[in-house]
Amino acid sequence: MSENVQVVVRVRPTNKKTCFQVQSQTIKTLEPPVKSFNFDHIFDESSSQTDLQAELCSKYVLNALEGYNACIFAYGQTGSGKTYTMRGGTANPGIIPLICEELFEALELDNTTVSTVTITYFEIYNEKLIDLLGDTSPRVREANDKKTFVQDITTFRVNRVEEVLEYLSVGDVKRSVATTRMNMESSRSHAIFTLSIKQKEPDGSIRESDLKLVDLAGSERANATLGIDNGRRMKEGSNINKSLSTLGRCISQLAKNSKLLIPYRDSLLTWVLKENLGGNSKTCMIACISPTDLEETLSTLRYATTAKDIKLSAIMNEIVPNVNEDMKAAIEAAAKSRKELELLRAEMSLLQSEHNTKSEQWKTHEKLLEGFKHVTKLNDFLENQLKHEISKSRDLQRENKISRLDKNNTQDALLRIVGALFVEHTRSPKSVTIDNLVSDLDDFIIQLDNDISSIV
Ligand SMILES: Nc1ncnc2c1ncn2[C@@H]1O[C@H](COP(=O)(O)OP(=O)(O)OP(=O)(O)O)[C@@H](O)[C@H]1O
Repeated sequence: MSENVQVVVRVRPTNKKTCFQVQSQTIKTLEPPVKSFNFDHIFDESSSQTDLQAELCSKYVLNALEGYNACIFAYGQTGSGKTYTMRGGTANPGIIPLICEELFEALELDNTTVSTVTITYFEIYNEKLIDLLGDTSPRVREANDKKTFVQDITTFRVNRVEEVLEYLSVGDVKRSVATTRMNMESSRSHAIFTLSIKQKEPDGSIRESDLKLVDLAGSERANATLGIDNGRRMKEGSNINKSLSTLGRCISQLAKNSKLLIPYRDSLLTWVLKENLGGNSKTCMIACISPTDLEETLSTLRYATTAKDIKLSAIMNEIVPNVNEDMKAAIEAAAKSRKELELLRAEMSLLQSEHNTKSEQWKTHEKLLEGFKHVTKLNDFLENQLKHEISKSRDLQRENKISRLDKNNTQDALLRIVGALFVEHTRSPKSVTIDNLVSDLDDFIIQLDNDISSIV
């Protein structure tokens, strides 16, 4: 089912004059001409990291645990609070550490699933991919199914939140930051932290998901970023702006559901985030704003408004081994059982007219016994197939349907039929109620037909 990108706004606190006013899910300019924007959620100036945790972290952890790829990215002008929102500090951790904390808490509570969590952390700096946790030279590749992935990147398996925090600190030290006019510690790169979660259920099914947490470099006017080493800042700024404008073009074409080729390849950032922007992912954009700057903020709010129209089609990445094959075998076996019963019924009808002599009565017994053994064997096979299927099926509804087609159903009915025949014969050989038996078998065949059609 398709679902739109979730777009939320976070307002950075300020002690300067603000140009915007927040009312519930609406933010508008204070001065005329009044411009107003609506979003899924607005975290106003007084919002804490815990507010973001409550609204976003649990939801995206749950998505990932259910097997959906997910992505949260922070967008906004330089100094608007993206790094604060995504990373935070030791005393006020942001979305990345809070999500890791929630993820490991959830995994610890689940003692039936075997889970593996791995992480990667890289940055895109001047259109180059840099491994923040190692010295590899990662590259973005396109798989046969057209999805992109990062190859040759250092990956660590993690078991506890503390381990993740250590790796994050190592990566943060390596990340490209600089002092600009707008921000003492301005991120000069897009940083992408990925949690890959693999969960194996006792029934053999496997769920896999990637949760990407992205702190984008700031959108900015060239002169806003100047400070020390202006030549270098200009080059960084132009690369940042190039990738953010490509992101903008992708967002606007995706939002229009354009039939044109989406220009993912025009920047490394959009190429890496291809699936999260327009494919198999549940994605959230956090538009960070510094409400003192009217024009920059309006530009961010317009950008974010466009993103609201993007439709994504996340699918649960789950592999349930061979269920269909086993199901097919079980249904085939049930159909075979049914055929045998029909033959048996036909033979009984034939004998019905000849049951006067003693030897023919015994022939009836023998035929029935032979048929019973045969059908029992088939039903044993059927039962095994179904048990196998049930043990692998996590779908209770289907389990209920299958359980109706079990051995008791078939064997008990047959035992009843054959037992009744013996009793009748022993008591009075002449009063064999073959008519009743044939009608019992008819009912039984109808029951089997219904059972088969209920699970197909
Ligand atoms: N919600 C907030 N509460 C308190 N302080 C904040 C908040 N948001 C941002 N800050 C502070 O504002 C400053 C700039 O924030 P931050 O570095 O997160 O901006 P940024 O958008 O990542 O900038 P850049 O794009 O230049 O990297 C930092 O000192 C940060 O601690």
